[in-house]
Amino acid sequence: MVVAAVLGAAGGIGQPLSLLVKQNPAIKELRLFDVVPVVKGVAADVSHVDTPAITTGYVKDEDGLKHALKGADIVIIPAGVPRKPGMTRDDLFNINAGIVRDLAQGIAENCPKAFVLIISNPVNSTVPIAAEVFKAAGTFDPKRLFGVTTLDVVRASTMSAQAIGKPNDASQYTIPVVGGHSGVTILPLLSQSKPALPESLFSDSEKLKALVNRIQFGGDEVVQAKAGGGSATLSMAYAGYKFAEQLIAAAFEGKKGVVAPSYVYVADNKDVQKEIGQDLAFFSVPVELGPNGAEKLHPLGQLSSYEKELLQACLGELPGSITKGVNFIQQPKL
Ligand SMILES: NC(=O)C1=CN([C@@H]2O[C@H](COP(=O)(O)OP(=O)(O)OC[C@H]3O[C@@H](n4cnc5c(N)ncnc54)[C@H](O)[C@@H]3O)[C@@H](O)[C@H]2O)C=CC1
Ligand SMILES: O=C([O-])CC(=O)C(=O)O
Repeated sequence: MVVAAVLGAAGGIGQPLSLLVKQNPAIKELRLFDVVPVVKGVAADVSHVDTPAITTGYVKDEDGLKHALKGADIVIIPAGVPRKPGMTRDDLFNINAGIVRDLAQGIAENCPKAFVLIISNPVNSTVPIAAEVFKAAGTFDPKRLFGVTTLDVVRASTMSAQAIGKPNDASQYTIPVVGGHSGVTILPLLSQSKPALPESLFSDSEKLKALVNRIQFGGDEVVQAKAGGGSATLSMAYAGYKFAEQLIAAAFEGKKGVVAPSYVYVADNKDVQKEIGQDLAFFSVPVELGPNGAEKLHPLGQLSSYEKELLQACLGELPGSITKGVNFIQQPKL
């Protein structure tokens, strides 16, 4: 039986995500935290769902973060501001970096062994921020910290199925997406789709490029359609829960062979460094999940020549985003 906490639970992602987590029968307690008082109402609402998890809400004052986190096994973080049209994810850094730092501090103090799933953008920087907070507190366990990139994986399946004229078959295509979670750092490995995507897609370079671009900038599609009303929330709740469910099954229910891409600490993994050709601290790779979290990082495998080009573009941006996050903790501006 598992204790789960959602931080930012009153938000566009937080509410549907909390509902989905409540449906998981392995969860014994579900604690919802936010800075806005309506989170208590969200918790009261979700608590009526007839599943085992006892659901409670906490606000920032009243020591809410401490009570929400004490002894939690899994903490999911969709706290922070979303984009508006014209913004990049990095434009959210100034606000969200401090939010993630403070929540990570709370985790270090109250549930240092929890699995931590970070959704707050820019993921490429917020995950390094959390890692630095945990390092400073002496609680960092690289196997337990995950940047949630599952929405990219979900989009890769949906958009590829549409591109090949089989829109109803999205869930049948499993496509690894590696790298980071922003624009060109998102690297969908379409050549590794299972089952394979048709050869006609790969021989039509314009169509292939358009599909990759759509997956990389899928977030913008939603930001533009919501026209100032935020970014992806419902598909993100679906994706965030999909990853959490996989982790819960592998970590707490003994399920074997669960592999899912996630943005994780790769600094001490020579195989990954060799494959990407750089000493990067974080990269999304297919991760084998188990009782300790990220038990094993799987190789990227064979990339097509086009995917190798995409990898270089990813590497042009990702290291700077990682350094920006690390510096935010190590060299804070006065
Ligand atoms: N990783 C991914 O694939 C995706 C990430 N996101 C990111 O998720 C984040 C949340 O997005 P939305 O739910 O749409 O935003 P939202 O504004 O609807 O909700 C955010 C919630 O966080 C709360 N919050 C703010 N500061 C907090 C703090 N210090 N502690 C706890 N809660 C706090 C707010 O009160 C609000 O309820 C954004 O940064 C967005 O960019 C969004 C979609 C996909
Ligand atoms: O685009 C955004 O800002 C939200 C996000 O990360 C996504 O939808 O992938």
